[in-house]
Amino acid sequence: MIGPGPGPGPGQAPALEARGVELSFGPTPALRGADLTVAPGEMLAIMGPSGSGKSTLLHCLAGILVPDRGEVLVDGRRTDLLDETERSALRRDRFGFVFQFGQLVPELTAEENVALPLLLGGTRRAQALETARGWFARLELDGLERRRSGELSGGQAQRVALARGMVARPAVLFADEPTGALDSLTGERVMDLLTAAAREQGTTVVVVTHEARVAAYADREVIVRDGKVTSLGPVASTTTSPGQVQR
Ligand SMILES: Nc1ncnc2c1ncn2[C@@H]1O[C@H](COP(=O)(O)OP(=O)(O)OP(=O)(O)O)[C@@H](O)[C@H]1O
Repeated sequence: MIGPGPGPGPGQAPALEARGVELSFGPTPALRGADLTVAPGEMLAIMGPSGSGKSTLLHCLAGILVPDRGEVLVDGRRTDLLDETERSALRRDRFGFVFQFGQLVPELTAEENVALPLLLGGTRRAQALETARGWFARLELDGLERRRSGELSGGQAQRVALARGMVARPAVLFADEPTGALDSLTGERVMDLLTAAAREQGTTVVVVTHEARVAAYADREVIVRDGKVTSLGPVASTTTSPGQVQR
């Protein structure tokens, strides 16, 4: 039996925890007793075969789905017991998200897309846009502030999505196949920037990926198989920083 994770430091609750999480979609079991612990500030990669339950596990950890059985804890507090309004507030106030296809709002400009989480959190528009603009230079998006998503390349759109995921300084960033729609070089650049932003802000990161080169950025990887966290992969690299990993 392999332990669920590195465990938190003394007196510190894990950032995220799943305990015996089970969830079925109708007759299809997606999670069959998943256990996982993510330490504060850790970057964890979730890998595993297609259909094994990776996205479902991420959605349970993020309070998007509620397990049929088992517990989900954020900072040591049960979130599976919250009602939808409370879970929605938790997602808005504590979490950021990046998905495979960016999912920018096409009617909004890039800067408005980035500002969205701040506006939803009650920040005034002028302030939200100013903070959003601050992300453009650091994600190599200078000059693209007023573009709409249809006028951005895939890599640019994904960096805008990353800025949107990080702009409200979330405690946890959830990324589901964040580079899945990108060519490998563009994907690596997105991962370089994601990793740098998360480390700088002390953000815990959970990234679902089927790409070893993406998992190599993580501090630790776990494998989901048949709805369980069945094994812990080796730490991607113990001697090199993510930017130095040979790929
Ligand atoms: N909304 C849904 N309705 C019905 N079945 C679903 C739904 N979402 C997931 N499933 C099923 O649950 C199981 C786990 O799906 P999940 O998306 O979590 O896997 P995954 O490991 O993320 O797969 P992939 O790598 O292909 O994205 C699969 O059998 C899938 O078909």
